[in-house]
Amino acid sequence: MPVDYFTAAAVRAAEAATGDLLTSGALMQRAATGVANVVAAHLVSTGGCYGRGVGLVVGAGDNGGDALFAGALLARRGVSVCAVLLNPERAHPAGLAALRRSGGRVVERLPATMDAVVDGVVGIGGHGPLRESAATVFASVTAPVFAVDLPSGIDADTGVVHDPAVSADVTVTFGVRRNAHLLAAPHCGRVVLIDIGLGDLDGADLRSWTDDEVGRCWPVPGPADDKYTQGVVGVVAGSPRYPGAGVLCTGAAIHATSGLTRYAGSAGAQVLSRFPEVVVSESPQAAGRVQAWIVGPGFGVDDDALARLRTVLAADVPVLVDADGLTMLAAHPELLAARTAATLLTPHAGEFARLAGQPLGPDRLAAVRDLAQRLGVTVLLKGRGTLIAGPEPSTPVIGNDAGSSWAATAGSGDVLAGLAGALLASGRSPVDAAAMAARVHSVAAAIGADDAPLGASRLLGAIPAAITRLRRAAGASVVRQ
Ligand SMILES: NC(=O)C1=CN([C@@H]2O[C@H](COP(=O)(O)OP(=O)(O)OC[C@H]3O[C@@H](n4cnc5c(N)ncnc54)[C@H](OP(=O)(O)O)[C@@H]3O)[C@@H](O)[C@H]2O)[C@@H](O)CC1
Ligand SMILES: Nc1ncnc2c1ncn2[C@@H]1O[C@H](COP(=O)(O)OP(=O)(O)O)[C@@H](O)[C@H]1O
Ligand SMILES: [K+]
Repeated sequence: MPVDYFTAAAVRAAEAATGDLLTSGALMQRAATGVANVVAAHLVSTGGCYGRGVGLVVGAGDNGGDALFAGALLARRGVSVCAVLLNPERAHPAGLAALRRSGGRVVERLPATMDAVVDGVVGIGGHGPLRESAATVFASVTAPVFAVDLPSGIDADTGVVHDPAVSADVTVTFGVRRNAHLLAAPHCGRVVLIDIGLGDLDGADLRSWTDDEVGRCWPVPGPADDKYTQGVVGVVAGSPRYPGAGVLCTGAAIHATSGLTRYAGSAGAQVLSRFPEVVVSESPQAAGRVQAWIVGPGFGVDDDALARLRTVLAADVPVLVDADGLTMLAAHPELLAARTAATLLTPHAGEFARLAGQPLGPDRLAAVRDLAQRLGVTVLLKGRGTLIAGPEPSTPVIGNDAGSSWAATAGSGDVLAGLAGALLASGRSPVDAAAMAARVHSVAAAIGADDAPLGASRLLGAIPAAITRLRRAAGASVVRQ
């Protein structure tokens, strides 16, 4: 099952639909119990609850209410709980009373040594950066931070991380995940989802694939397959100045799927010396049949490159356009008009700005969705968080948080293009191919890096191990060929 993410409005509607559960305060009690249990588990795993110090930073809304009730539960377990009220007159009255009854204290500032700090400043009702009074409290916090619902200062729907904002070690959320948990994943830490009885929700805004789904869908040859039946991919990449892009892109395509990979361009000798199994030609016209093209990495933007881009986009097979191909496409959007098969564009932020005609801006989710709909194509926006939008407005955007930033290295985009293009040739839809490629790319980066910086060549070399890991996550039964 994919993991779904929702907007604050969808969360509020789901909460309202529970009726009595909301109005009786039962939802808040469940949420607070979840927060208390997660903090207590941390205390237990680091020496126990009794006598340990937990600080609450409490805002003016129900997010602060969650923190206060959670503090009351912790105080009853022998934890020394103190709360800074950012807006004392508006602190949740019942929550504050519960904290006081349990022996928790209200303080002006948190003690210097704490075992955990609970961020109950704002949740889905927040807007803009952390205000100064809250920022001052967090500036001196060194203990692990447990955010209630969302790290405060992060927008629930767009994941925009305002400055200042809380950076959490753990985020405890309720019912369903919010968009920000994926879009601002590096600031949320480990996200724990507490069931408060909202049930299953439809209409996700954002979705991510799990490792086992990627592994289950990964194409592998079956008994009746030969080198042609699995989808032949053609790579039109590299130039005399950047031959390496052709090598990396072709290498990733070879490692992604079995079958046959063609290379058409000026770096044929370099490609062959590294990968003798590739079928090389000078141009796409001379390449022979393919089921998908990859065009653009390290390609140049001269007339010859434009002519090749034109040829490839005129073909009636899926095409992935990357890098210099995108720069040329931005100047010649009419090349998309006559497309009959699917198109996948894979821009980084700069290429995205060229295609969109304006800078990416902070709301990456809205931007990628708008561009995909406007151009009628699938767009994969690169970065630590990859976002993939198809042209239909009704489908959720697919997101992938890389989990680390090791892939921020030259040439790693060429590798991504090779992966996604090979999957396109295998018959995966552009959205699925992009989602699967993004995940295997980030797993390969983690494996290849092994806690030290890596270059794109090592990323490429780690692709088989990454695919193995994802397929094993799917279980042995699907590994049958
Ligand atoms: N509904 C339910 O059933 C359940 C809800 N639950 C919980 O309730 C949370 C939502 O509560 P909520 O609606 O009260 O909003 P909330 O996030 O506390 O913030 C609003 C307050 O913050 C303030 N404020 C805004 N921005 C700010 C900033 N940058 N910096 C500082 N302050 C800022 C703003 O004040 P103002 O702008 O008016 O000064 C306003 O008063 C939700 O995230 C979950 O934790 C759970 O118990 C599960 C059941
Ligand atoms: N901070 C980051 N963390 C993880 N992955 C990243 C990060 N920045 C970029 N990436 C990934 O690395 C690749 C970079 O692609 P690109 O910018 O086209 O590089 P190049 O043109 O050098 O190949 C993309 O797959 C992108 O998603
Ligand atoms: K919070």
